[in-house]
Amino acid sequence: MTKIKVSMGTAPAVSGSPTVPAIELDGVVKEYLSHGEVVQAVKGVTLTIAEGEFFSLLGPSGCGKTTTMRMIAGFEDPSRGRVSLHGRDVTHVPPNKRDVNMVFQSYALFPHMSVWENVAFGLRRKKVPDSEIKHRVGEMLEIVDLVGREKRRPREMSGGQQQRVALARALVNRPRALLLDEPLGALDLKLRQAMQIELKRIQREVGITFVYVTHDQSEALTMSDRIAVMHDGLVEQLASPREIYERPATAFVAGFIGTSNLISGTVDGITSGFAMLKLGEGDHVLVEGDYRAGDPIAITVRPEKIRISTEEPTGDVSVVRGTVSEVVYLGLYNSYAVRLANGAEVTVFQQNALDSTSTAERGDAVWLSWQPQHSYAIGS
Ligand SMILES: Nc1ncnc2c1ncn2[C@@H]1O[C@H](COP(=O)(O)OP(=O)(O)OP(=O)(O)O)[C@@H](O)[C@H]1O
Repeated sequence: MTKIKVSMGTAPAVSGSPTVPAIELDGVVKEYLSHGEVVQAVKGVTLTIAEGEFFSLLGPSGCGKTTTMRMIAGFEDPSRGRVSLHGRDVTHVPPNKRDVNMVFQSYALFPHMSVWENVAFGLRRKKVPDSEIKHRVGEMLEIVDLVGREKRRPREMSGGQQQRVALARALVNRPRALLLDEPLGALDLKLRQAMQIELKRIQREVGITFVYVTHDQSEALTMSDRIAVMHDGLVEQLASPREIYERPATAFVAGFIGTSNLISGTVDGITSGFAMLKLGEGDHVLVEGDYRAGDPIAITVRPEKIRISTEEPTGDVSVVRGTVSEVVYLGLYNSYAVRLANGAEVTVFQQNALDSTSTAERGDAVWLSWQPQHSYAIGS
């Protein structure tokens, strides 16, 4: 496919500066009055999104991500706090004066219009000259890979193609930021995964800020430069996908993103510079950090970081004994459930590599071990 670079409009000098963030939320709160009671959908969100960033708001249903997005777009007025776009306070500026466009899960294409007409619609309304419309629509259709399908009607296209038309229609206006609310929600898994890669490519090509709302963690991990994980109207963690996955800041984030094991207790002592947590006779979990004996501690460890073996491991590793309560074959890897002496269950993923020699079976007594740096201490 041909790659072309498009310029998405010229910005005023001041907001074109790379130091001015694309989007800033400062202590934003949204309250609704519902049956005589005040509901706080968003309880105080402060965050900054850089120009050209692919930024996701991720969280379970009802956590406030759509409300946050609608305040960025201008469809909702914050009850308190401030929204700035490219250095300009837009808290009370209507959506059509905000230089952002929004793409929804329902593509809202005009059914009686061709692909070309759907994409050109906004430009025609703005009375953009025909020659420029031709150029810009052509350019956009190339970016979303729909060249040759200009004459089709939406109903003659797949869900993924329709979503690409919706994207082209939003991008052709050259907004400085694009807001996407679960845009792939209506697609089946395979198409969704293909579109995730497409969306990321398109965003890279047009180089504008994307703010993406999703409840799907793998979607957010795949595409985002940074993710804000929301829970109950607040941002629990804001970091890169890797950081959020590898170093979840709270138990909620650890539980929401992927599979995680949560182990808690009190520090029993310090050994080789690590805090040591004893779960049972002969067990010890090593944690990096500045702790003292008696400190309460909770850590998470990802299933793929744990080794399972029927022999006692050696070296400066966390070691925990247990009994295999379940083995699930998942093709690429096996998932083991291992019950510890204290009753807790730990999940372990072990890759089915060619040289995999693990033969642990249900009922086997096993050793679990992992490197100290894979134990992450978390808040509550
Ligand atoms: N207009 C409204 N009136 C009253 N309550 C509302 C209104 N809009 C949203 N809420 C409430 O605010 C909370 C956050 O809603 P929001 O739609 O932002 O969540 P969400 O994370 O986007 O969820 P979903 O993924 O289900 O869309 C929810 O508890 C919701 O019921």
